Amino acid sequence: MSVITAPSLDNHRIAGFSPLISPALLRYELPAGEDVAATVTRARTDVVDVLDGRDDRLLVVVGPCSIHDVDAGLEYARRLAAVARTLSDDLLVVMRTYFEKPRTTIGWKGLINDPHLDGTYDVNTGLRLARRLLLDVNGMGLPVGCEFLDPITPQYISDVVAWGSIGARTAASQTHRQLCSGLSMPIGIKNSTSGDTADAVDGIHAAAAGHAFMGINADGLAALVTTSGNPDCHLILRGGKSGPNYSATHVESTLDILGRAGLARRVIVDASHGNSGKDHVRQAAVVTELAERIARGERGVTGLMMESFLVAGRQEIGQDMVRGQSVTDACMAWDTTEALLTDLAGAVRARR
Ligand SMILES: O=C[C@H](O)[C@H](O)COP(=O)(O)O
Ligand SMILES: C=C(OP(=O)(O)O)C(=O)O
Repeated sequence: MSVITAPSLDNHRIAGFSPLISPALLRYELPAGEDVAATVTRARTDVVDVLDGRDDRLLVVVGPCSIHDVDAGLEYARRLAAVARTLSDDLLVVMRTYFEKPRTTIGWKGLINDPHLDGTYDVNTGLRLARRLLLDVNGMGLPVGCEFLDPITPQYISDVVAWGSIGARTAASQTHRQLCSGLSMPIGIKNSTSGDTADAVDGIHAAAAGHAFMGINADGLAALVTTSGNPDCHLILRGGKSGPNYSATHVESTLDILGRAGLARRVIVDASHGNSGKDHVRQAAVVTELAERIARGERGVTGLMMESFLVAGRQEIGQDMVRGQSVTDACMAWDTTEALLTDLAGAVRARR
């Protein structure tokens, strides 16, 4: 007599499950010391003070489009930390330290997902490299900013992140808005890739409320997460398919939209992406234009984002890669960045 067994109904398209280190274990291996905690705590407060105008400096989130080489990232951080210290009376500098890349279709998804850049997806190594780098950069007294993409990632690194972002491709996502509502730092939400700001405005609204959703706890176990809401979200104008949106008119109308929605009038401008057509040379021109406006008294823009690495441009992942050049969007070179930071600091002084 043959035994009839029920056919397997799930996992038909799953190629494998592999163990992941727990957030608690990673934090135990790589704890945040007192110096790191002081940098993070201070920067989170300072960012909100700048956004709300209690601090008249300019927030500048600057760094590589993505980190793919820890050593080059650290060299960049050392250079930036020195300039950030020198200009700290005028600029609040946060290093863009992005480990998760949202792709339009497919492509390398960042250091956490694929740290060896070869499709081996050694996520445990990616998590360790990312957290180690965040500790090292904070240890230089330089706070860091990350985009949060995978809803599990924050448990591993968010304690050492001073500023966060939700990207243009996820601004409308309920999962990401819920995530924001529980994050401990101010979060910039980008306008959609179309250029429309409505999803970001709704996102800021949704993230300010408390939510209950499924997630993981520090031990990596499934948990019902209940949050109290994040009042420190703000809008990032990044341009889009409809063109750039960093003009004084765009900024003013966005502030009005936020005000009419009963939300804080806080806007920062991303000089890259849709505002530069992903052209790093154009990006420098956008920053220069914004610096001129700030020097003439523009107060609507409280912060700027810039994509910059050691070497200008971008390259494909492969053999003989150029050290310190982006493998995602084109970045401005270090020298250009340093000169622009100096100009922005001068603009802030002129505005005073
Ligand atoms: O900032 C990075 C990119 O603009 C974003 O990840 C989308 O990149 P892609 O269009 O090359 O996939
Ligand atoms: C992916 C990014 O930007 P956006 O979401 O604006 O495309 C980014 O800042 O790295």
